Amino acid sequence: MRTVQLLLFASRALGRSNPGSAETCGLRPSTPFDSGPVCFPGPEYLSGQCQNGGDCASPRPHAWTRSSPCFQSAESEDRFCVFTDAAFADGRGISLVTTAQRANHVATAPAFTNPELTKHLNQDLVQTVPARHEVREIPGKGMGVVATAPIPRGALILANTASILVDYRAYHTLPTAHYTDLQTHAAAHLPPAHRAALLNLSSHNPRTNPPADPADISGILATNIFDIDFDTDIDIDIDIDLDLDPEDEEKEEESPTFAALFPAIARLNHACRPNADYRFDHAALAQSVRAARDIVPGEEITVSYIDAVRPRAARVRRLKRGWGFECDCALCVLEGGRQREADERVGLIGEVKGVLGDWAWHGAGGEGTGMAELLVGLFEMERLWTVMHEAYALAALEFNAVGERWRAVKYARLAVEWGIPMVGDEDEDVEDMRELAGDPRGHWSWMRRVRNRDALAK
Ligand SMILES: C[S@@+](CC[C@H](N)C(=O)[O-])C[C@H]1O[C@@H](n2cnc3c(N)ncnc32)[C@H](O)[C@@H]1O
Repeated sequence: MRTVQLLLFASRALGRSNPGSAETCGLRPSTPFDSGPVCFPGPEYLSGQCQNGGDCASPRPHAWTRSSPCFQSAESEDRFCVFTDAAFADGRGISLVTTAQRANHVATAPAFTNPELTKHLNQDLVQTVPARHEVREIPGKGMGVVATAPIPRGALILANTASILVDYRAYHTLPTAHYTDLQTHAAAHLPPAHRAALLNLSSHNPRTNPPADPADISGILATNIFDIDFDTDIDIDIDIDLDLDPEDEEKEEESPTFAALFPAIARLNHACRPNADYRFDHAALAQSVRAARDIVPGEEITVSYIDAVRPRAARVRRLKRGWGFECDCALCVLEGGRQREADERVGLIGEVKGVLGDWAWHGAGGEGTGMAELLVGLFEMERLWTVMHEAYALAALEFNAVGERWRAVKYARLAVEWGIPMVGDEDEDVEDMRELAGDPRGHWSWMRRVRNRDALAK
């Protein structure tokens, strides 16, 4: 269900030897924060001779306001530049590090054509509605976000349009110096207040303020960037090594296309059992954060940086490696027997999900429904509020699969109620649960296990 996840850029493999060739599409700025020439859509683009081997006429070039030096990877035809639209989202601005073709494709998103979509969305720089939270120093964590008023489950807490979008192919195919140069220009081209907010974010690297060293921009991005599985229909053939922890299987499956920075959301600290979750809206190019349960004033608002349904040792290792801190959230500091219990529950969750997800299984003798109720109980015990809808959905399917209609409807309704704030009204699993709740007998899962049993008996 998840489409986005915080991802570590800091794990970038060092010492690669893929020399790139610097190309400028005009005069090169003399300092990192100097203005670059306006060169996109450039003459080659307008004349239809794109460098990317793509179709120059479609999508139509967007009127990007700025550009920068471009770099071509020795490994591919791709030429990466910075594309900035300073007018985006009511003058907040956005910068992309990508190819001309992909930049122009991204610019077909409704966020560029319908200003209503992003109006008042970003409340960090221009505040038009009273906030129910504030950014504060949190002992041992740097800055963080704390509730200043009650926030009910499902309420929108924060939203940001993307400030910087970085193409994974640039990250994986350009030499570090060129990639860093592009990142620096991407930040430098944003309007001043936006740029200042971004440069004020935390970084793994020790830095001066304002940062003068381009490496600091990389540090800021490495610490704060989210991974976006961008919904794009242009052909993306990326064969990348994400340099992952062997336990990060979900990453290998997702092959994200862009990494994105959302400065206000980047202030949220991690907890393994967070009280909020984030999701990306492709139309608005915006990330939003909603309360996963009721939050009381004074409580820190947290999200999980990782898939937290795994044992403590794996979580601790991943957080240390990715974000450089020792996890001391409530779950990570459980003592002795309780820690062991929590790890065992996490193991059991994986096991039960595996069995229930197998639609060839017959689940005779109430075994499937028993496991489904166990799963809901385990999610509650583990306080997995951000993903409760997943447990409810599996339970709904299981009860429907043995013809227990009313219990199926109950869990489907719960899945919809908990799913909407976390994954959105239009999410396909939410939609599936809505269909099940409305017409259990007409749903694909109806009597599915019973049919398996009948088939076995023949
Ligand atoms: C995305 S930033 C979060 C906001 C950051 N604390 C700030 O001051 O802007 C990620 C960084 O915050 C810190 N951090 C986040 N969650 C933490 C936690 N649970 N415990 C300690 N440090 C944490 C780490 O330094 C991490 O690299």
